[in-house]
Amino acid sequence: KTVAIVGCPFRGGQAKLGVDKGPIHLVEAGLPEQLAELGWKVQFDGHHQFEEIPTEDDPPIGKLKNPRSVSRVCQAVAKVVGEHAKKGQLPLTLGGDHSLAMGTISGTLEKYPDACVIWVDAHADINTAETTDSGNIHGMPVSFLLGIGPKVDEFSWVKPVLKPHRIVYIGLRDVDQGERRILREYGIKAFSMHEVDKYGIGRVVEMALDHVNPGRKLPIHLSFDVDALDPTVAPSTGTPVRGGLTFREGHYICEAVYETGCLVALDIMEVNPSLADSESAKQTVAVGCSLARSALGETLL
Ligand SMILES: N[C@@H](CCCCC(O)O)C(=O)O
Ligand SMILES: [Mn+2]
Ligand SMILES: [Mn+2]
Ligand SMILES: [Mn+2]
Repeated sequence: KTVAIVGCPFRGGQAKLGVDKGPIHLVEAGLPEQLAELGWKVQFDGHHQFEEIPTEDDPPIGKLKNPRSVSRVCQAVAKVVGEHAKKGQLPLTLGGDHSLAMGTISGTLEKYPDACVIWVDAHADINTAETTDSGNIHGMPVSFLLGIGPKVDEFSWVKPVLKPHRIVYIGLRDVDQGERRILREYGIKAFSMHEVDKYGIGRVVEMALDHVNPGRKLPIHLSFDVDALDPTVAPSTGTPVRGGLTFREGHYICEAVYETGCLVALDIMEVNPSLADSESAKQTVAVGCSLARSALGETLL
C-alpha cells in the first residue's frame, strides 16, 4: 500500500508565521523513512509550492482574511489529494494550518463520497462567514464542507460533500458560541474533553466510530489538529488550549482508527515549529510524526 505525502507549507488560514514550516520539519524529522520502516511504499513529490497572493491583492471579503489565497491553495490541495486517492494511495497531508482540510476532505470525498470524517481538535473549525469573530479561515473549513452559512463566491468550488452525520469530533474544549449553535442545530456529534474524562478515550473512540461508521464499512478520513493534544504535549502550535488530550490519548485515537482498517486519508495539521523554544518545537514535530505512524499501523507490541 502506498502512502502519498502531500507537504502543504501554508499559513493563510491564520495569522501566525511559521505554521507553513510544519511540513518541512516533519519530513526532515524523518517521517517518510519512518513510514517506510512500517512497510509503506512512500511517495513524496516534494512540498507543494504555493505562490503567495500578496496581501494587497487579497483584501478581506467581509471578515474573511486572505480569502483568495486560502481558496486557491485549498482547491489545489483538493486536486492533489483526489489524484492520490484515485490512484488507490493513502494521502497524508502535512500542514500548514487547518483551513487546508477544505481541500483534503474535498479530495477524499471525490474518490470516497461515503467517507466519514473523524475531526480531532480542541476547536470545531465550523464557523461560517457570519459567525466567525477572527476571520481566520482555519476556524471555518467544516462549515464550507457542509455547505452551511452564507455563500462566499470565492469558495463556490467547495461542494457540500460532507453530511452532518458523517463527521464526529474528539477533543473539543474551545468552541465559539456560534459554533455551539451550529453543532446543536445540525445534530453534529462531538466528544469534548468532558466526555473523554467521563468515559475514557477507549469508549469515546468506540462511540465516535459507532456514530459515523456503525458497520465499520465506510472509508475514514482522519483530520488531526495537534492542538487537540494538551499544550504540555504539543506546545508549538498556533491556538493552544489547556486541558487537552494526553500523549497516549492522542495516539490511542490514531491506533484505534488504524485498527478499523477503514483509514483512507490522514491530515496532521497546525504544527508550527517556530512558536516555541527549539526543544518544544522539536517535541511538537516529533509528536506529529508519531501520531502519523500510529494512524498508519505502528503498534506498541
Ligand atoms: N474558533 C476560533 C479558533 C479556530 C482554531 C482553528 C484551528 O482549530 O484549526 C476561530 O474561529 O478563530
Ligand atoms: Mn503529490
Ligand atoms: Mn483545527
Ligand atoms: Mn485547533
